[in-house]
Amino acid sequence: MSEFDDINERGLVLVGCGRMGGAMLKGWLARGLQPGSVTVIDPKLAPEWQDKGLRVNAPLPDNAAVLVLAVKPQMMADALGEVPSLTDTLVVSVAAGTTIATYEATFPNAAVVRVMPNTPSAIGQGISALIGNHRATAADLDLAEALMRAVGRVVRLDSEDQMDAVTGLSGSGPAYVFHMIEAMAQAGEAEGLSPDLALELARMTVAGAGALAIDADEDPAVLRENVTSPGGTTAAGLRVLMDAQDGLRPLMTRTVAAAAERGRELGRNGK
Ligand SMILES: NC(=O)C1=CN([C@@H]2O[C@H](COP(=O)(O)OP(=O)(O)OC[C@H]3O[C@@H](n4cnc5c(N)ncnc54)[C@H](O)[C@@H]3O)[C@@H](O)[C@H]2O)C=CC1
Ligand SMILES: O=C(O)[C@@H]1CCC=N1
Repeated sequence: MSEFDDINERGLVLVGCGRMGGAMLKGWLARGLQPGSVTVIDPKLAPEWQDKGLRVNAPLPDNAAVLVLAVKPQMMADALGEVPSLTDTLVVSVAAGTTIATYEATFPNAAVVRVMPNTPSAIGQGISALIGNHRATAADLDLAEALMRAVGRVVRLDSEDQMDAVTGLSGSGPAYVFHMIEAMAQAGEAEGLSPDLALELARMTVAGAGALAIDADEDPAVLRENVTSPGGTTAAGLRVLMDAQDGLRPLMTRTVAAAAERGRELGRNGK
């Protein structure tokens, strides 16, 4: 008995198997989804997926349990045009911006769940937020949640309006953190460290701090204070980083706002 029994019997269709679709598929197969029950539609499927026993660019099953849409928002109209009408198939989309109403226009009777995952899903460390349409039952939401739990944690939203903020924070967020690693490494180089040493120190500092933030009982603010000796080095650094005008907080506010606004724009016009 597996959480994917119904899917193994009726099938899952994955439209778009790039970075996000591929990361999810990896997690599902590791959690017991049978490759033969998965139909992957992707005109440019990476070679790594060709010999895994998946149904690649094959005719779609009549009554698949789930249709997962993981193409770029700009390609969504084309992709939706290629999917025949569905009977009793849960539609799950991970696309940024594209609204539930867009999927309802194509599949008027379908239960739809919109999800925002992130790329740490590739190593089972993602976080996904999800929300369903009015046709999505508790069982539909549970199924979507089980799929996303295969690649990390899951939170449920109260309203679709929250999705663009989620996208700007946790969907895009890994890129901010990777840039922070780059910036910290460059700053170490500016202080005379070799590029390799600076990158190793920056990468492990971010990874370790992230792991501690998850593991510890204390808030991040307390963990920060634990590093900060009065009159010490961290206090000197944080005076710059936490400057009310020029510090990270106003910069991050503008960063997340810009990403969320782009999500809203994609939702309005799909481009
Ligand atoms: N990459 C990320 O960090 C995240 C991406 N997303 C969402 O996931 C979706 C996919 O993004 P990525 O995986 O990064 O893009 P990607 O470019 O890596 O993958 C998209 C895949 O779709 C395929 N494709 C294009 N047109 C198609 C069509 N008509 N039918 C079937 N397949 C088609 C492409 O060949 C490609 O393999 C986007 O909507 C994005 O907003 C969501 C959260 C995080
Ligand atoms: O950049 C993007 O539009 C996608 C959505 C969230 C992360 N990547």
